[in-house]
This record gives sequence, structure tokens and C-alpha cells, in this order.
Amino acid sequence: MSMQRLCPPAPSLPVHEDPFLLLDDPFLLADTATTRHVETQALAAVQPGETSLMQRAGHALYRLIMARYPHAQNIWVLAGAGNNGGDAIVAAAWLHKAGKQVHVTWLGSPAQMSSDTTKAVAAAQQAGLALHPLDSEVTLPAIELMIDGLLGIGLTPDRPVSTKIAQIIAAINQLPAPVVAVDLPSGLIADTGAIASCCVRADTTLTFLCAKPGLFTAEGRAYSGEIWLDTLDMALSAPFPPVARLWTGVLPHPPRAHNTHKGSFGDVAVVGGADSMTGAAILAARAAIGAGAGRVYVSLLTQSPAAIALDTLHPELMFRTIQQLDISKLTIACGCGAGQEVAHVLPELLRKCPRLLLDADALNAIAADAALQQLLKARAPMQMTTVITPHPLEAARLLNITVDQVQTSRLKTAKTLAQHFGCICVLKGSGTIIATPRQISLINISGNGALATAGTGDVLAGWLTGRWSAFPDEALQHNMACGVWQHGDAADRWQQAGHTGPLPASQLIDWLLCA
Ligand SMILES: NC(=O)C1=CN([C@@H]2O[C@H](COP(=O)(O)OP(=O)(O)OC[C@H]3O[C@@H](n4cnc5c(N)ncnc54)[C@H](OP(=O)(O)O)[C@@H]3O)[C@@H](O)[C@H]2O)[C@@H](O)CC1
Ligand SMILES: Nc1ncnc2c1ncn2[C@@H]1O[C@H](COP(=O)(O)OP(=O)(O)O)[C@@H](O)[C@H]1O
Ligand SMILES: [K+]
Repeated sequence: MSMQRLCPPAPSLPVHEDPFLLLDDPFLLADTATTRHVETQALAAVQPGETSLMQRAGHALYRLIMARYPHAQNIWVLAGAGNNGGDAIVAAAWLHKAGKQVHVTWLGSPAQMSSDTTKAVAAAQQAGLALHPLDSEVTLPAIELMIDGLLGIGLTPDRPVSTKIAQIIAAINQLPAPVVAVDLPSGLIADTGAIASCCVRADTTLTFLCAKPGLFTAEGRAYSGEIWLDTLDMALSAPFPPVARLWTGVLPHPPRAHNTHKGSFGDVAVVGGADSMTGAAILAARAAIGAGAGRVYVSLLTQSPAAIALDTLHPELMFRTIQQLDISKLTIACGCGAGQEVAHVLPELLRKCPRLLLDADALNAIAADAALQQLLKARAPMQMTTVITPHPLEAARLLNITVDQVQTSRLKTAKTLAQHFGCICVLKGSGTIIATPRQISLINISGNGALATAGTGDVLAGWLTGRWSAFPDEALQHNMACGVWQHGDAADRWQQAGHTGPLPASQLIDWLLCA
């Protein structure tokens, strides 16, 4: 069975430590250059008389449409001039043979067709299916389904979508009928998930041969809908390095053993909560205890005498000053609502804390101070481990680039930060990336816009720190990826329960705890 749904994923989590056998693992993601290599090899592997890759792709598309949209009778197929359009034309011919009312708008011309597209066009016409130029009117009474075969991996990323295609994309996005995208929603850049200038908003995307990272991060999730992969029955021999891997679940842990005690799960401190932002530190601390830490301390940075010294809803949290804590024995989350005060405590934390997660204001302080950057870089060689959890603006500040530059190259940005500072980088946002200096980057698949509300990042920081403290022997990248996945999964369950608005950060903790 070569077709499978990647997103939302099936509940099981296959963990592959060896990332070099592309196609054996549907969760490995390939960039366009690799996809083209795979395509070349796949084309060479097709024996004379066997169906071509385009025929397989078009037939897979037809099967998916018949399964997902069986009642759609009136179908508008938008076929571009390249092979993406060829795939759509093959599917259109099958749909026509199945008795559907199919209207094909084709932007290609006989003078500029690949040989596979030439065959697809000829076969469609032989089957009695007309291919209409753009200026002819769509005659379908009421369109029930659209097939977007305008642009695939051949989209030139550094040039805006042409006016003609942009107008078609605008028309598609205005119509109420669902859209099935061929390989990629047209306009989405396969390698990054950025959009060229406009993009088809698909309900379902069927991608071919290899899954592409752009479907899963940046704008990808918003434009791709449900994502399916068809490997076109290719069994390829040569290994290709993937660019990233999807992270789709949580690794199982044995239940807490009978003979454990609070000391078995480590101590966490949350350093943050400057004036008027104490809530951020409380959120992180509550999340840390929920994630499994044995004891959780809160070190508030506020100087206000009115600052809280007890969380009445979570009296298990202990309020201490940093001076009262033994930094060298703790797992610390620093930054949650920490304001500018954090710059004063960071040097000591960076020098002494063995397991340090840096978020928000801690990252902003480091971005603004070369000496702090040196201290951060010095940690890895001294066997001290760091996780940073920037959102795109914090990542931009750390690298002195723009948010747009971050969002148009999220995988590269996360890897650069991990390598530059010798840490694990959790680059937040839709399709959160978990990068390390050397391992393959992971893209988290869970989560949704309900998380776009203040404080959910503080909850993530605390949750990850709590997991780190409770499971110190688990491979850190996987540990952090599991925590990121749980955080997103809580928001997915919240939506599945029928909520449509934002998920308040304090409630997010409750949803994390009732997984
Ligand atoms: N590899 C695989 O796994 C397999 C690949 N297969 C399929 O082939 C697809 C790739 O086909 P492809 O190479 O022909 O490119 P494609 O996406 O049709 O785009 C080319 C067209 O887009 C146009 N164009 C480009 N940029 C533009 C812009 N900014 N604005 C406007 N136009 C722009 C460009 O025009 P030009 O640059 O020539 O002016 C040209 O007309 C792939 O996605 C998959 O569906 C399957 O059949 C089998 C397995
Ligand atoms: N649209 C979205 N899809 C998936 N995750 C999201 C989305 N918006 C926000 N999130 C997640 O919510 C959290 C927000 O963190 P952050 O921006 O630091 O917020 P704050 O600083 O207010 O706590 C991150 O984990 C981020 O990945
Ligand atoms: K497309």
C-alpha cells in the first residue's frame, strides 16, 4: 500500500534512529534537490511497458478523490503548463471515465510539454475529455470539487507567482468547493513552507514520492489541509539524506515505580516573573510539576514587596530567591516574564547551571549582549546542556536578521542557532522545529492556532523543563520533541472537544495533564 495519510498522523509513533533510508520511512522529509534526485532514479527504474510516474501519480490522485470526495460530480481541474498539470490531467481522464462532469482548464501548450505530459494530454483527448484554455468559461453548473495542478515543485521560489496564475489562485480561494492539491498547494515553496506571493488554500494535499518539509512548517499547515503521501510504488536502492523528520507522538515511559521518591525526578527552578509578569513564571512552574519534576522552585525577579510568595492553587510550588538555591544541582527554566532584570542573573546561571532552558526575555537579553553570547557558547564544551525556545522574533534577534528571514527558512534558522550556540533549538510557531547541532531536525506535527495566545510559550518552557528533570536519561532532542508534541496535542484535543477560540494558558496545563 503506497498511499498513506501523514497529517493528521496515525496514532503510532515509529522512531527511526537511522535517517538515511529515505522512502522506507514516510515521516522523513526531502528537499526539492533530493526529490529531483529521487525522481531521476525513479524514472530510470521504470521499465519499458510499465506505467510512468505521472500515470501513477494521476491514478493515485483519482483514487484519493474517489475515496475522500465520492459524491463530487462536478469537478474543475486546474492544470498548469508543467508536470504538475500533467498529473492533474491524468486524474481528470480517470474521473471523466468514471462518469464525473469534469472541466479542465489547461495552461500548457503542445509546443512546451514534457513527453509524459504529451502522453497524458493525448490520452485524455482520446477518452473524449476536452482541455480548455484559460479564457473559456467554466460550464459546470455548480463546482463541487477543484483540483489544483497549477504549480508543484517546479515553482521558482524567488519569483512571485505570475499575474495569470495569481488570478486563478484568487478565484479558487474564493469558491466554496473543497480543493485537492496535487503534490503541493500551488504557491507553497516545498523546501521552506513560505509562500511565493499567493497560494491555493487546499483541503487535501496528495504529495508524491517524498514528503516535503514545506507542507509541515511555516505556512504549510495552513494551506495544505490533510496531507497524504503516495510513494508511487517505487522501491529505490540508493539512500538519500533527508532534510528533516516529522515528529508525530510521544515515546512511552514506564509508570513511576513504587520505590521512587520526589528526589528521583529532580528539582526544577523557574527563574522569571519580573514586575507585572509574575504569572508567566507561575505558569511555567505549574507546567513543570505537571510534566513530572520532583520539586519545583520559583525564583521571582520582581522587586515588588507585594509579590506573591504562595501559589494558592498550587501550594506545592516553593518560592525561593536564586541565592537560596543550589544552581549547580537544578534543571532551570529561565526567561518566563523575566523582563530586563534577567540580565543580572544570567551570567551565574550560564556559568553554573548544568541543564538550562532559555526562553523569552532571557533570549532577548542574550541577543543584546555579546558577553552573554560568549557565556552561552562556552557551555557545551564544559558539558553543560542548553535548550533555547525562541519564537520567530526572538530567533530573529539572536541572529540579527528579520522575522521574515526566519519564517522563510525555519529549518535553516533552527539549525544555525543550534550550531552557533551549541544547544538544542526549539523554534516555535506552526510546525515547531527541534534542531540540534548535528542530528536530523524534527518538525512537530501537532498544535494549532488555539495556542496563539499569551502564556502558552511559558507553559511550554515549564513543561519541557519538567520533562528534562523527570527523564534526564532520555535522548534530549527526543525528550524535547515529545514535550512539544504533547503541548500541541493538548490544543488539538481542545479543538476536537468543540472549542473554537484560544486555549488560555492556564487551561492548557489542565489539558496537558489529562492526556
Ligand atoms: N518529482 C516527483 O516526485 C514527481 C513529480 N511529478 C509531478 O511533477 C511536478 C513537477 O513538475 P515540473 O518540474 O514540470 O514543475 P511544475 O511544478 O509543474 O511547475 C513548472 C511550471 O510552473 C511554472 N512556474 C514556475 N514558477 C512560476 C511562478 N513563480 N509563477 C508562475 N509560473 C511558474 C513554469 O513556468 P516557466 O518557469 O516555464 O515560465 C512551468 O510551467 C511535481 O510537483 C509533481 O506534481 C509526478 O508526475 C511524478 C513524481
Ligand atoms: N498557530 C499555531 N500553531 C501551532 N502552534 C502555535 C501556533 N501559535 C502559537 N503556537 C505555539 O504556542 C506557543 C506560543 O509561545 P510564545 O509565542 O512564546 O508565547 P508567550 O510568550 O505568550 O508564552 C509556542 O509553543 C508556539 O509554537
Ligand atoms: K499544485
